[in-house]
Amino acid sequence: MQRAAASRERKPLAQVSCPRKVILFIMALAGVRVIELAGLAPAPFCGMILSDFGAKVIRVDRTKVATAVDTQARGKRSVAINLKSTEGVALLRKLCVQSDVVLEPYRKGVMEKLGLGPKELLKENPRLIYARLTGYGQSGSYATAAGHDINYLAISGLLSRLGRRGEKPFAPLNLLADFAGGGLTCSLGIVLALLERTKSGKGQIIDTSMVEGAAYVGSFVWKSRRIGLWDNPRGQNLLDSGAPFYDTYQTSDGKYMAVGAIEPQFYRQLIKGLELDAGELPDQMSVNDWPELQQIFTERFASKTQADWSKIFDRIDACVTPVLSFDQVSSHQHNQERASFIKDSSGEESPRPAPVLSRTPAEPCLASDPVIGEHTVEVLKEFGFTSADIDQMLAAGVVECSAVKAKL
Ligand SMILES: C[C@H](CCC[C@@H](C)[C@H]1CC[C@H]2[C@@H]3[C@H](O)C[C@@H]4C[C@H](O)CC[C@]4(C)[C@H]3C[C@H](O)[C@]12C)C(=O)SCCNC(=O)CCNC(=O)[C@H](O)C(C)(C)COP(=O)(O)OP(=O)(O)OC[C@H]1O[C@@H](n2cnc3c(N)ncnc32)[C@H](O)[C@@H]1OP(=O)(O)O
Repeated sequence: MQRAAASRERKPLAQVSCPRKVILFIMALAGVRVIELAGLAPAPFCGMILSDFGAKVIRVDRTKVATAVDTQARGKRSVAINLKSTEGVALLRKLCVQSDVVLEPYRKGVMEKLGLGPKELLKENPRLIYARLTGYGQSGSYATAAGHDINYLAISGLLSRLGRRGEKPFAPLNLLADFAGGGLTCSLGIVLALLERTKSGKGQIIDTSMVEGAAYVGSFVWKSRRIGLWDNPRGQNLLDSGAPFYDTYQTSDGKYMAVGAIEPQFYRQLIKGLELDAGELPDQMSVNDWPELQQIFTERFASKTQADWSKIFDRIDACVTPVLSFDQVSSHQHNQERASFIKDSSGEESPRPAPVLSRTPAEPCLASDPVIGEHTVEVLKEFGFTSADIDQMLAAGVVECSAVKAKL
């Protein structure tokens, strides 16, 4: 694969002028070296978060693979190592000795089988943070079972609560287990372990289970059962599309508006914006009348376009917003004002890293994603290997390097 080599150099220091001096800010995770073993979706997201906030993330890919499946590769470098060779395993161990974090997304037992388990690696580098990201965690009878987001969400209990009235459970893309409960939760674990290491000087093992991560993200659902928030069947409660004032409505141009007018003061504004007469409507909290109210709102919203409703509700504090498509998002005034979306060098648009840190904000890399093995030589040199060592490993097929042709 040929493409132009783009600089992966980010401005590691953000400069901010103040009246007396120029202050240099270092990104929060600058200086942290991460070895990420290539995975499907959750671990790549975790690696991208660390990279966005300044860590040097090296993705370890397999050899003899043409295309990376990692769509979350922003800012990473790729080294291709054959871990089915003794030399490849020895090489990875050497990389881990000089790193702060290793992130592995394989089925339980895979790393141990390779001789790369936490026992071995922490012995060689006691400061290493060994992050494991799996569906079911490192123990329990499902620990070695294959699975995907929908399975983890199902076992967390959350999936049973997701879906509309009378319909089967519905998984909202693969966001909750893979990304919220998986990649994001694992990145939190890594940052916590890095923070703790500043005091103890010691690394530790992080066991991220996407089932538990998703369940934890769902703590509100669990712990608000005691106030009766989820007493009705799926899709018939306040926040699961049961209530007419917490739902989406189609507009006359086939787009949608999102309504979140829960509190009475916002609900009053919703009724005002819809030009309805509150006196002629059932009470907001009369659950039995919710289907009737939903019908009334449906008819009202269908009478104007999304742009018309947006104009009305942008001026009213009613918690009503347009449901923006990906095409509309970055040109929305609010998102534009905050520069919430970025474009990389190939023109691909994506969300900018969140949250925004006031002194040490993320500086996401805008170069295009690495091809497999693009940085093998560069990284191995950085870790102290000589050109002769590298040539020998290349010749033996222990590592591969894909040269990226510079644009002529
Ligand atoms: C719903 C999501 C998943 C969404 C993913 C999609 C984004 C992608 C899914 C399919 C992709 C498309 C497809 O591949 C076809 C095209 C390919 C093309 O190249 C690109 C375009 C494609 C259209 C492509 C596009 C996209 O990428 C897709 C649409 C999820 O839920 S993700 C969460 C999954 N679960 C976990 O991560 C939990 C923990 N992991 C696991 O449970 C298992 O790893 C898993 C995921 C079940 C896979 O099990 P598997 O048996 O395959 O592997 P493991 O048991 O873990 O063992 C790994 C073996 O690999 C060896 N190994 C590792 N590194 C190396 C190396 N460097 N060298 C040599 N060998 C290596 C390791 O030793 C293991 O070997 P053994 O089996 O012998 O022990």
